[in-house]
Amino acid sequence: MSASAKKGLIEVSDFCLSYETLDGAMSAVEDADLLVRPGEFVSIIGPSGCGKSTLLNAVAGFLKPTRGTVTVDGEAVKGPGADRGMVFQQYSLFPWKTVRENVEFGLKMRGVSADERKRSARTLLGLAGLSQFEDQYPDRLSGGMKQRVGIVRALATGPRVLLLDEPFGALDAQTRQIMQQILTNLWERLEISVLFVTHDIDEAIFLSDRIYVMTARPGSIKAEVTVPLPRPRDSTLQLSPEFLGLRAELGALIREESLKAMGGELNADALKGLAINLNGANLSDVI
Ligand SMILES: Nc1ncnc2c1ncn2[C@@H]1O[C@H](COP(=O)(O)OP(=O)(O)OP(=O)(O)O)[C@@H](O)[C@H]1O
Repeated sequence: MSASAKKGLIEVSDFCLSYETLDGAMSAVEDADLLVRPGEFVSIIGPSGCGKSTLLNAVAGFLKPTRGTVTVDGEAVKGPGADRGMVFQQYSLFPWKTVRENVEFGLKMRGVSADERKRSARTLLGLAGLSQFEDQYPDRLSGGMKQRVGIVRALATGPRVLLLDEPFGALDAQTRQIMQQILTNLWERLEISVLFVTHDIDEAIFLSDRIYVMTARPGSIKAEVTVPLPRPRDSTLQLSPEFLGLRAELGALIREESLKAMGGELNADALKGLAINLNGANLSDVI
């Protein structure tokens, strides 16, 4: 397939979103601009509470911007739609449905015939290594398997864009790495765009073509970092000087914002104070 056949141009411009709280309007994201080109894999990282999920939920159509615009392939996002698949950290599978029924659900809602649903679900489950589990119920599956079902379910309706909010946050490191490979493989084959929210710098580098770093709340875009690492990527990449250089660069950007997010309680000087000289006394003697 040619590059022009790739789908899913996401454009977020001049984006502001405030939540109404008991203390009045609270600005979560301010003046954020973001672009995901068709077929691109882009991550958003930033300190806790900076508005990553808010931005992603607005692209998904669950939240409306207070100001600014969100478009997918030039069309304004007015609500959730089958052109955008969403994966949450919580697996949110229907426990009373089998794996295949979970995957088929969105297609059933859209009136797709039983045969066609089964064929699509089986193809996607195969790509995620879940063929043998299609008749199992979610409570019989490990966390990694549940999340694979979650991803496959989000892909079943043929979205142009896949949105993922900390999808591997609850998984152990080994499972996480395998999930990253599976996601990359699905993304490459389906040629859709991905917008991925994570706390994990290594995960963002491993997966992405580009990474947006957000400032502390109210979040805006602090930096945009291109990941020029060749694909296919495997775990040995994490030892390369290029990977380590990007990790250091992103780590410094996030650390600066995380300190700000702590509301001035901690800054670089205060952290030095943690190693304060007690003139040989024990800490317990002076407090
Ligand atoms: N429904 C809501 N009402 C009021 N405030 C909210 C609401 N949802 C989120 N917030 C606040 O908006 C800010 C941004 O939240 P958001 O969840 O988008 O951040 P985040 O970067 O995804 O956080 P985390 O990394 O901790 O998941 C936070 O301060 C959060 O407490």
